[in-house]
Parts: sequence; C-alpha cells; structure tokens
Amino acid sequence: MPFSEFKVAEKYQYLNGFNSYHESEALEGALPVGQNSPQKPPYGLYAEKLSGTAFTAPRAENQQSWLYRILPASAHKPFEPRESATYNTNPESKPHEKIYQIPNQLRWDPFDMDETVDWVHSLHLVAGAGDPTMKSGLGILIFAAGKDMDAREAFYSADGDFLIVPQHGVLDIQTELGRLLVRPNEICVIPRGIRYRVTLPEGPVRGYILELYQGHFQLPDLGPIGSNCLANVRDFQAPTAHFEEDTSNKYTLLSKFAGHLFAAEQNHTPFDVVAWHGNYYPYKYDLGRFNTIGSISYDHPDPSIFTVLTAQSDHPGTAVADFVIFPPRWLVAEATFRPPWYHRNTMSEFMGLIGGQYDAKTGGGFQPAGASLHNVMSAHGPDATTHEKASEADLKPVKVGEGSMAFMFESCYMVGVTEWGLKTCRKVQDDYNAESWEGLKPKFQRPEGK
Ligand SMILES: O=C(O)Cc1cc(O)ccc1O
Ligand SMILES: [Fe+2]
Repeated sequence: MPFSEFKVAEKYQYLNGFNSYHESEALEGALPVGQNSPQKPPYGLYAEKLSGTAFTAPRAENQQSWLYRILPASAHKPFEPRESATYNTNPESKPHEKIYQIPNQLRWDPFDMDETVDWVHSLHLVAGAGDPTMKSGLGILIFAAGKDMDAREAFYSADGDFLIVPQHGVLDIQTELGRLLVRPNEICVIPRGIRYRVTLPEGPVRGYILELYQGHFQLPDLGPIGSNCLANVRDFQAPTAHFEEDTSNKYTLLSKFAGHLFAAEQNHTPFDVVAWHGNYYPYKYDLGRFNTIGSISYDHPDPSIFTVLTAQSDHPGTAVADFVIFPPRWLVAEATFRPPWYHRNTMSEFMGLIGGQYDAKTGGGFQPAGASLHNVMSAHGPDATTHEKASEADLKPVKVGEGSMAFMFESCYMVGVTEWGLKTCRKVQDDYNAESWEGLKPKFQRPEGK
C-alpha cells in the first residue's frame, strides 16, 4: 500500500514529477526573477550552479540546478584524507587484485545490523564493475547503521548517484535541497555531489545501494504499453527548500572521492540553501505506487516489465543498471509454468529482498536483507521446491508476493565481488547450488520406440 495514505509530518513537503524542472523557495522572494546570477541576488544570498551533466550535454539529457545560499559550497578548508587505512568503498588502482570475478551463483544470508556506526561508515561495497575515476560502471553496497551522523556533518559522493533501497528502518535525509523521509518499500536517489546528512528517527537501518558511476537514472520507455504504467512520472518526489542559519559553529564535510574518505572543516552549516531551481535534485519514490503489468494470456514475460528506473549504456536498450522490482501481483497465465524460466543471461543480476518471500525462490534460503548474484551467463532459475509446486499447481488466478518486495540490480557488466562481499561479511552460503538446483530430478520420458 502506498505510504501516501499516511499523513506525513509537515517537515517533509515534496514537489511531484520525474526529471521535472522544479523551483522551491523557503523564503518568498529568494529566487531571482528572470535571470540566474544577478549582480546582487535577493537577500544577500550567493548564487551557485550545480552541474549534473557536462555544460554541453544535449538539452534532453542536461541536468543542473541553481542554488541560492548563505555561503557558497566552496567556503571550506582543504580536504584531508580521513581513515585512509580503513575506508574504501571502491577497490581502486588494481581492481583485479581486490575483486573476485567468479562464475558461481552466489547467495548471501541476511547482512548483519551494525548499531555502532553512522551512515558514512555503514557503507560496504559488496560487488561492482568499472571505476568511478573513469565514470564507468556501478557499485553495489550494503549499508547497516545504528547512529545518526554527527549534528554538524555532511557527506557527499563524488563517485556517482546513490540509489538507496532501505530494507529496515527509516532514513531521515537532510539534503542541501531539502528533506526526505525514506522508509522500507520506498527508494531514493541522491545524485552525485549533493551534500546530505542521515539520521535514524526509528533506530537502526539496513539496506542496499546501487551507486551509478556513469550517467543518471531515467524512466524506461513504455513502447506499446503507452503513456502510463510502471512507475508513473508524478509519483517521484523531490524535496522543498529548507535551510538553517549558522555561521558560528564548526562543521565537517565528508567526501567520498574515488572510494576514499576525505574531510574538510568549515565554519558554517552546509544546509544553507534558501531557494533552488533546476532538474538536478534528490528524489524519492514509493514502490507501492508501481503500476505492475504482466501476462493476461500465457507465458512468463521478461522481468523488464518491472523496471522502475534505468541507466542506459551507449547502446540503447542495454543498461549499465536497471532497477527492477517484483511487487505483489496477480498471476493468471494459462497453461504456463508461472515462475521465472531457467535461464542464462548476458546481463548480471544482483537481487535483494526488502520483505516477504520472492515467488521464484520458496526454499527459504533467499531471505529479507540477504542477496543473490547471478553473474554473466551464470545459470539459474527456480529452486527445486518452487519447480515442483509450479509444475503441479492448479492454474487458478493467484496473488503472489503479498506483503513482499524483491528487487534486482541488473547490469550489462560482469560484476565482481569484493573481499568484504566474499569473505569478510561471512554471509555467503555454501549450499546455494545444492539447496536450489542439485535436487532437481530428471523427468524425461523417452517416447516408446524412439
Ligand atoms: O532470476 C530471477 O529471479 C530474476 C528474473 C525474474 C523473472 O521473472 C524473469 C527473469 C529473471 O531473471
Ligand atoms: Fe534471472
């Protein structure tokens, strides 16, 4: 059920629309009229441009915002490396030494909560492809935190856009452009460079992140589906301007830059944007609003019909990253093996589970807060239990996934697993193949006389 049914505190007010040109002012009259950079912006604010694409990117792709703030983002002391021996969300210069490329199907037990750390220190790269310094590829991270970020801290990633999928707990995200409240079954995207602070109003949090090192997320084309369905444009929500005024305290700015952490001091709050306009902003989306479509005749369609957001490679139709969900839905296909078919895919498939049970894996090993990775051409499909049930099922209409939400990060790249993902986290199941597919029995019956 969409969260919109609940009244959300006034603190969080949103502007609706995907990739819309929005404007928002926390003080009436703070936005200049008719120009971006007047000699004297209203109320003595500084005008600052935030470019999310190259200046010269085609108009249809161009993303930028203008911020009107008390002091510019540049007003800080130099960055210094911080926790350089320990902090690394990207296997850097020699990726082949630090990342494991393996054809095995992998599955992880639920990742542990960690109540001792804050958002910034909760980020663990589990798998990925490419390199943020070349703006290519993606990182897949797990987060688990139990502490608020310090009251005078802000964080940003220069490496990519964060698509955040909370699995447990509530994220209160104060960004330069305004505040977002993000709960399980919702997602949010914090684009590269945007500064934010995460607090945890309801205690510990855990979830998944796809960090996109190249490009930005778009809505998938709908083709013959027409002009609505899947994730509808108006259901994406951007924050409204909200600012603090403090130029007398010390603040720390944390930067994730090429996977490493840097810190800089400044003597004013980073959250001083009084007004902004543009189409480069953080946003959230309630997965409960996804308008799911499927087969109403026969056969199991490709899961691309469940794409919420896509980041295309240079080859149209081939994604650096697709974010795909498996919401509660009716299965009505006749004379059909209804779960996913057995398959091998040139794309890699990383899956997670926010809650409930994924209908393609009923054997119990794929649990909320766990994950699986079926890499390029790694064979997979329903486990033996699911196959057995689905082959014998009475094909009445059935609702699957009630109260459940599985998702997939699908990528055209081969996805390598980090040392943390393969070993340190100690969640890799060693019986995944045995439990899923080794129990499948041959059912072949050679026709008599042939
Ligand atoms: O492997 C998976 O569970 C994900 C998936 C689901 C589906 O319905 C079809 C193809 C596919 O890869
Ligand atoms: Fe698959």
